[in-house]
Amino acid sequence: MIDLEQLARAQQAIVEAGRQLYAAGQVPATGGNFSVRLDGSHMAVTASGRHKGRLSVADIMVTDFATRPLGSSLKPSDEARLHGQLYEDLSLAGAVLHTHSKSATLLSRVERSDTLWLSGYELQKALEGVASHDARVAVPIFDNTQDIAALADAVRQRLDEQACCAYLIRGHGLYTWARDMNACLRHVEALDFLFDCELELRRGLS
Ligand SMILES: CSC[C@@H](O)[C@@H](O)C(=O)COP(=O)(O)O
Ligand SMILES: [Zn+2]
Repeated sequence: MIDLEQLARAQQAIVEAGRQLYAAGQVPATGGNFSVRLDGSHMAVTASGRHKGRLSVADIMVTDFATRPLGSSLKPSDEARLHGQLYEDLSLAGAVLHTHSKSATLLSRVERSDTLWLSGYELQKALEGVASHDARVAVPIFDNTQDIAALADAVRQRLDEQACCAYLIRGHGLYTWARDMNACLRHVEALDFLFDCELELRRGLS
């Protein structure tokens, strides 16, 4: 049984996150999708095609981690399975945000390898599990695809090998997760700042 008060809190947190992220230029057009874990097999997730800066609670539905809707006729986000996979594999993940910022889109194309490494930045300590500017923070990069089930499998395999709190999809955007929505919003803000720094550094070096 879904706890309805918990669901209402999750819906409100997602609506508010959408407003903030849209105002910050993170989810232009209808890009992006958001979710909050409800229990060991369900999540509150954005319905597909919604403008993320103008969400209402009615745009946030419940599905299981395999993306089957619970009590809703809405269509879940096209990328809902990427959220479900993270909740299945990472018991500490309480919220997942997917954004489409210009920096994430550009940097994931400029970096041709399968990993963006971040190091030497004080702000990387805003990421859960990172305690020093000296740490080497891995952000895996996956090639973009419309085959979301295959992408979820590839993410699962990679996370098995490499601890991280975010990944990029090339030419597409960022996925990040954290224990709750506030920490996840902090991840988006910090990562985007770090992506900007990397882009400027690389511009200076070329
Ligand atoms: C505006 S196209 C972007 C979509 O293809 C997708 O990448 C996206 O982030 C939003 O899809 P959605 O189904 O609304 O969750
Ligand atoms: Zn997307």
